[in-house]
Amino acid sequence: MEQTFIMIKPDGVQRGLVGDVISRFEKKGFYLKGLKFINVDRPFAEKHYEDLSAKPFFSGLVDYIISGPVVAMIWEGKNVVLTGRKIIGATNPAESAPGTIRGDYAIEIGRNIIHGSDSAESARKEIALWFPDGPANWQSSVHHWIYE
Ligand SMILES: Nc1ncnc2c1ncn2[C@@H]1O[C@H](COP(=O)(O)OP(=O)(O)OP(=O)(O)O)[C@@H](O)[C@H]1O
Repeated sequence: MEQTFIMIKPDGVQRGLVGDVISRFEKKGFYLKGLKFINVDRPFAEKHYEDLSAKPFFSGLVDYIISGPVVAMIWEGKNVVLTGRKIIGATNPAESAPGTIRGDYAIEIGRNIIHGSDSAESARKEIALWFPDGPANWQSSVHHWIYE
């Protein structure tokens, strides 16, 4: 089944939103397949955001991501990449719909609480970077109550 990489950024951790974010993905029916609470260093954050290295906000973005611990996760389920992005909401919280994580809890684009892979290919790359040992191996016992 499809997997995505989700990261609660330092502001989400500082503001006590870890439980809420995890709860939203769990209640939807997605399966947690990896979880780490870690501080990343500058080279690692630069690697994660390498596609944005030419952007004017790149160094501020890297400073933000290394400013405190983050929660890195692998979530699994049908269409989890796209649906995960919908649960998270638009990149700029000013445009995120109420009911989404950013729409409910964030105001500024540079403090938007959470990251989610934007495609299945990015998800594979990001999971390989953050979880070199791969996902946890377990199967949910309620699978048939979620999927036909
Ligand atoms: N104009 C900007 N000013 C400051 N920070 C920005 C700006 N645009 C994007 N960012 C930051 O860079 C991150 C990555 O930008 P990107 O365009 O990849 O958006 P995204 O895919 O929605 O976000 P993420 O990759 O964090 O899920 C954003 O989540 C945000 O934290």
